[in-house]
Amino acid sequence: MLNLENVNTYIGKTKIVHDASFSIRAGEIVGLIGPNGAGKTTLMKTILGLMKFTGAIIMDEKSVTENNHQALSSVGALIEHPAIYPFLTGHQNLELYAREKEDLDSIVSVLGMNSYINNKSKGYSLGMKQKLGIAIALLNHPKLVILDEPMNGLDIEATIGVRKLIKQYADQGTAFLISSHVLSELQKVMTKVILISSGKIIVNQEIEKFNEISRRKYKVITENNEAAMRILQNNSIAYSPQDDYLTVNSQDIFQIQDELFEHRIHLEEMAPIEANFEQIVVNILDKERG
Ligand SMILES: Nc1ncnc2c1ncn2[C@@H]1O[C@H](COP(=O)(O)OP(=O)(O)OP(=O)(O)O)[C@@H](O)[C@H]1O
Repeated sequence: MLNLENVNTYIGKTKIVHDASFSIRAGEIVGLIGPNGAGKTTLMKTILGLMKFTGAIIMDEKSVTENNHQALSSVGALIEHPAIYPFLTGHQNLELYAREKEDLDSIVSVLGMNSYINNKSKGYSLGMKQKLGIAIALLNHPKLVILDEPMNGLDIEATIGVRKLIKQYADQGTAFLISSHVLSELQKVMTKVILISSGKIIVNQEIEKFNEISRRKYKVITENNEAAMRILQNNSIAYSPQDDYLTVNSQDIFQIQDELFEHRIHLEEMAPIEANFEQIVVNILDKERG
């Protein structure tokens, strides 16, 4: 559905996005994560034809260019501040874009906007404006929805409502590209992760594959960890000593058991360490920065 091939984005003469290539298929929910200034917003704006870029962006077999946005007719987006007319009510703002009344009413209802949807939007709070922006992005059942930090300013109920809508739309085939710093929130919905750092995509993986990384380390406790470390060292097996245990790589666990057995050192515990999502992201970024 969406294909990026070797996309480079420039602001002035500075290259911000470096050689980005990836694709998004119908129904996928892609989490775009990365540190501040990594290039997430710039990448999203590039897909929307709002930046100077080289390479190819193809949406539904049509090319997106800076001057031709026709390919984007089935794309909804919320980037930075929602584009809202302050002297119109929320409902009137939505009516400007909506093709079906039922679609509009259902989004307003799931997002819990009924009590203020007929008030002028200039009086809306940050979260109310954000919800209106999300509602605009979701109108008319787009094929792709791009959301930059959608949960900004949303309360718990609204966050749950947005999550529900995202899943519901994805089940019906809408694809999502969502950036967020709230990883725990993204984790609840995303099916794929794209990790960007200094404008470069360093991870582009299905969420199941990505989660496997968390099971690549094992915790080992023996009756004599000092002696165990000497044995591992002598056999060139990688380990890292912690307070009262060692961490080792999962591919070495059988060799480690054999060596310890041979040297008559009893194993007290050997179990996979479940790293959390945040920790994995931090580790990958640390490694990338050398
Ligand atoms: N208008 C601009 N002029 C010059 N440089 C810019 C401009 N907008 C963004 N940049 C630079 O582009 C880089 C990427 O910025 P971008 O806003 O895309 O990052 P981001 O990943 O969305 O960050 P954040 O998580 O903080 O929102 C940064 O180094 C930023 O300084």
